[in-house]
Amino acid sequence: MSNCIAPWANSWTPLFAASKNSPWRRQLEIPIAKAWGSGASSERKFNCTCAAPPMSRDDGVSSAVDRSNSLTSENVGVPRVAKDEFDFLIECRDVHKSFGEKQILKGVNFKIRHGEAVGIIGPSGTGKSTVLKIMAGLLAPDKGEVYICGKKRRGLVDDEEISGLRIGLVFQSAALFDSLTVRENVGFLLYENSKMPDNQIAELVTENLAAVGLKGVEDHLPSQLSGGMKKRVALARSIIFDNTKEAIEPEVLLYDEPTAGLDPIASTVVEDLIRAVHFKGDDALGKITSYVVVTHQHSTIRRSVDRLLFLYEGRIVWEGMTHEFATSTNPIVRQFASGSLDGPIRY
Ligand SMILES: Nc1ncnc2c1ncn2[C@@H]1O[C@H](COP(=O)(O)OP(=O)(O)OP(=O)(O)O)[C@@H](O)[C@H]1O
Repeated sequence: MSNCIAPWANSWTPLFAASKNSPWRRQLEIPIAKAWGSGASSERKFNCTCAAPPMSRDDGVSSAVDRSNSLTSENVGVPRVAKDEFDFLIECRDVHKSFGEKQILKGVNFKIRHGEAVGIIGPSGTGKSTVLKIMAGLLAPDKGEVYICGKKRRGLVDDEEISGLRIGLVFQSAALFDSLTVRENVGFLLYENSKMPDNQIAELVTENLAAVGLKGVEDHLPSQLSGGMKKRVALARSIIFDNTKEAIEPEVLLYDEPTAGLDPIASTVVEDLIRAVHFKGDDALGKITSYVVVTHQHSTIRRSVDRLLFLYEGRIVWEGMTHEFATSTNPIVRQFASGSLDGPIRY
């Protein structure tokens, strides 16, 4: 099972979820991703609790694509707020990935810091979803490293590979388990891994569904929901956590095109929910420390993220704050923002 996506994680978070002998897992016939070469210990806990404001990077790109891949935060004059490596929850360093002969990622570098709301944008097929899967530990890079709270990840994510940072992935399709009710889908992790009694989990599920604007759907099957409702159920599933635990680990949520296929108003609902579950104080709906959104939608870029990474031809060719995107002088960004057929991006 090494070096492949865990099919069972073709859903949201259960990346660290169901125990190996779980009847749920057997029932669902979900194979488990095996970590390879993992020296990681389940005892490992990292201190990831420092906070940092969003990082801004000026549009200092003179050529369309910086082939030397010099756009890393260390060398573009970004004010260095981070005090040490633990300021960064996730870091991709020189990540390469190919599928067969096709080289998709050719040296991707970026860091996600505590408290950040980051968007990954770029033309179709450039590898944005692949980057998310690598961050989540569902795919291993061919070359390069992924650091979680300053510690190098070895292999793929496995039940034993609990690092002290929870990483959830919300797939574009919502990817609910068809044969489970909404309640079972949303409470999946807690039914599997927590010591909470079922009635308490059911209450928590109802609370989390209400938080995303859904009421009375607990006994529905996913097939009885609209596309927008499914996305909201997936969101509820991604924000639910065991509130009986004394310490809540920080969580990074990765959203793959969360608003694709939604009408403009449904998109706004989801975009605002993504913001609302970001932990910014006691009034937050959820406890999401940082999040990363892959999107093509301008409204999602505007409403949901503060900082953008532009992926093109296998590398991050531009980084900046969301408000800098529209006024960027980078030819790639300008073409992408305007949707023009003229420019360095060729289809
Ligand atoms: N498991 C896989 N096996 C083979 N090829 C793959 C696999 N996953 C992705 N690819 C290929 O890698 C490339 C990048 O795919 P990816 O889904 O990461 O792009 P993307 O930027 O998210 O695209 P889009 O914006 O269209 O969703 C595509 O050409 C895709 O066909």
